[in-house]
Formats: sequence, C-alpha cells, structure tokens
Amino acid sequence: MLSPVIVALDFPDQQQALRFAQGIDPALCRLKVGKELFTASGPSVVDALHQLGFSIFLDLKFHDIPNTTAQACLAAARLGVWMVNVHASGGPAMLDAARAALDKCAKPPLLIAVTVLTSMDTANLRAIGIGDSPEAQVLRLARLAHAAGLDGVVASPLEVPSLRQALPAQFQLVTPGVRPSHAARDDQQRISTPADALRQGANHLVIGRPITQAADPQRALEAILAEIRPYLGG
Ligand SMILES: O=C(O)c1cc(=O)[nH]c(=O)n1[C@@H]1O[C@H](COP(=O)(O)O)[C@@H](O)[C@H]1O
Repeated sequence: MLSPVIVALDFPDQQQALRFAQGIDPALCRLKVGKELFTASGPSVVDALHQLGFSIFLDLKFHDIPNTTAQACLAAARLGVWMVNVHASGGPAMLDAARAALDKCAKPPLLIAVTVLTSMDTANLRAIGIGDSPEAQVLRLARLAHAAGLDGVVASPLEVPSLRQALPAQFQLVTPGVRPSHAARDDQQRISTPADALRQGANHLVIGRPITQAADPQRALEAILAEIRPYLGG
C-alpha cells in the first residue's frame, strides 16, 4: 500500500526523532522533517531517516527572494528528499525560480507551495491585511502555484473540495490540520478527519501530534490507516 500519511517529526533533536522512527514501519507512512528538527540536527537526520527506509518531505517552507529560494530548493534536492516546499505568497517570480532550479535536477523532489497556514483564520488574515476568506486566498495562491508549474499545494482539508474543482486531478493536495475524531485540535483552526480529507480529494495527510504524542505511535498510525482504508485508491 502506498500510504497517504506523512508523519510530522516535530521533535527537538535527532536522537528523539530516530527513536520514534525506529518504532514505525516505513511501509506505512512517509516522514516530514520540519524547521525545529532540521535546525537542531541539520542534514544528518535526513540521511539517517533515509537509511531507515523512509521517504522524506523536507518542510522548510522557503520564502525569500527568487535566487535564494531557488538555491535553497537545489540544496534540498541534493539531500535526495521526496518533497520540498515554499510559500506561495513569495509570489510568481519566486515560484518560477524554484521550479526552474529543480527542473535542472535529474530526479527532482516534488515541489509544493504552502497556501494559507492551517493555524490561520479570517481574523488572522485580516490582521496581516488580507480581507478575503481563507478559502478565497488559498484558491488564489494555489492558482499561482499551478501556473508556475509546481506539483501541488499545502492547504487545509476544508479547502480541498474547491481546489479539486478548480485545478487538474494530478495537482497534489497535501493537507495538515488533520485530526482523527478522538484527537485534540491543538493550535490548528481549519481541520477535518483523515477520512473526510481523503474523501474530498486530498492526496497526502500530514499528521503530527495525534501520532507522535500517542502512547503507542505505531498503533495510532495503524488505527488511522484502518479508518481511511475505504478511501484509498488502488
Ligand atoms: O507545511 C506544513 O506541513 C504545514 C502547513 C500548514 O498550513 N499547517 C501545518 O500544520 N503544517 C505542518 O503540519 C504539521 C501538523 O502537525 P500536527 O498539528 O501536530 O498534526 C506541523 O509540522 C506543521 O508545521
């Protein structure tokens, strides 16, 4: 089974991340290395996770001038990761530069754009000068990302239906803010269950604390997979 679950490895250091990863079957999920873990441990954690057999989403959400972003994407590609991301709000020139840089790679990682963070709601958007709803802003940024030739976007599960309608089927939808019905919401605002996200057309589910903080993470992962099995293609 090609699992849609990407476990967010939000740990403070490599030792804790590897201890967690050693208790998880790489056939059941991919792993996401984000800012906390990568800042603490650097590329060595990516190498170690590759050696354990995991595919890695390097989630550093690059957002900078086009040249800097493009070079950062290339550096990520050299680590052999499966997926990298940038902020769509970096604008068309930045997205084009990231795409052009990765197109030079023999085997480029998937290039994904973050739209509106799942921790943001209408009030937060208004506070940074955006009067549109999260859904309208997500759609605008996703169209920009698609026009620049990116492989997909990160958005909350709540926007998946409108994104699926507006963009081609092969455009990848990566959804954090996913919570099994029994789990705490934490700091996420725009959430849904794993089954709902897939039913609406999400391709990949990013799930952190409901798995990483579980008493038995492998069991928590298996329970989520059992819940979503009816919605998996193939
Ligand atoms: O790019 C992401 O992965 C991301 C984008 C977003 O809009 N919201 C979001 O929560 N994430 C990431 O998804 C993960 C969610 O973790 P949990 O809230 O613990 O499930 C974290 O690692 C976030 O950095």
